[in-house]
Amino acid sequence: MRYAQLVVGPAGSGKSTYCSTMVQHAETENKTIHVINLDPAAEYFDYSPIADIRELIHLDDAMEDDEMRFGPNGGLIFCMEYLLENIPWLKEQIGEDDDDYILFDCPGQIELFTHMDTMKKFVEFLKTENFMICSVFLVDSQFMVDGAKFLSGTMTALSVMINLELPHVNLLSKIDLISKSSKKQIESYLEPDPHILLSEINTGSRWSEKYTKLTEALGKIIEDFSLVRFYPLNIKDEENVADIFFTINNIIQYGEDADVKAKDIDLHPDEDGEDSFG
Ligand SMILES: Nc1nc2c(ncn2[C@@H]2O[C@H](COP(=O)(O)OP(=O)(O)OP(=O)(O)O)[C@@H](O)[C@H]2O)c(=O)[nH]1
Ligand SMILES: [Mg+2]
Repeated sequence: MRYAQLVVGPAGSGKSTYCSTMVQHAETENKTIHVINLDPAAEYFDYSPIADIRELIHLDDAMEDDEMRFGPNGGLIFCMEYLLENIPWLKEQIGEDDDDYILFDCPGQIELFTHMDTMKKFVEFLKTENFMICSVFLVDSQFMVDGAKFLSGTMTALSVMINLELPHVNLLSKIDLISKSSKKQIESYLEPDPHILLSEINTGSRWSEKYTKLTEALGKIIEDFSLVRFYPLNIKDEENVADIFFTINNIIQYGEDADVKAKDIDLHPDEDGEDSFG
């Protein structure tokens, strides 16, 4: 088995920073994780990737092509499709080592994940390569400080989750930038109670009166999919980073083999394991 996190989220939500943070944190636990950059327009990140889509195709290649005449958005989608067509390239970069753990730093164009099937095909490829995968969806907590925005962010998270059909973790990034009072507000959203959200949104304006039913229906969806839960991510809080790493590792069953192996070593062969339940 191999292990992967598909790190997704809107532009600027902190995906690349999250990848660097995880690599550094894993080192403190004596674990090695790798990062692959899948963003053909990436300008800056401070990890050293083991593979980089820009070596295969750069966004500028797609945009500068006289025949195709792509803008940045169409260009990016073209690049991702180009990657799929050239999957042997990636396969070679990834290699075949068992137990490898790779973070895929994805582009921030969210429609690639909410309704297009490009990334879904990519996920299928990873599955055939024996990867246990978790999608990690980041949203900037600064954009989640009122009910309406939270509802919108939640719907995006839900779309990604349903489209990718993967075990899924939502993170509220950049918590270190949030003021104390906003932090309280955000805490009430971490395991969102749709009724509280709705009462917040439904107060006052004529617009909200008109759309009460719609908002209620959305709230019901969120409740029914009680899977929508957010974890705060504070990259400056080592304990918080460790918790998130641990949670995701449990989901993809990383480290479980190691535990089993450790237990298999019988330290007291004479006692015949009788103490196990003592
Ligand atoms: N204070 C703080 N800044 C952060 C955090 N995460 C990201 N940033 C900053 O936010 C900006 C965007 O972060 P990136 O990690 O590049 O975000 P991204 O999602 O990879 O962005 P794109 O690849 O452009 O979609 C950078 O200036 C980061 O330094 C965080 O947890 N705390
Ligand atoms: Mg990035």
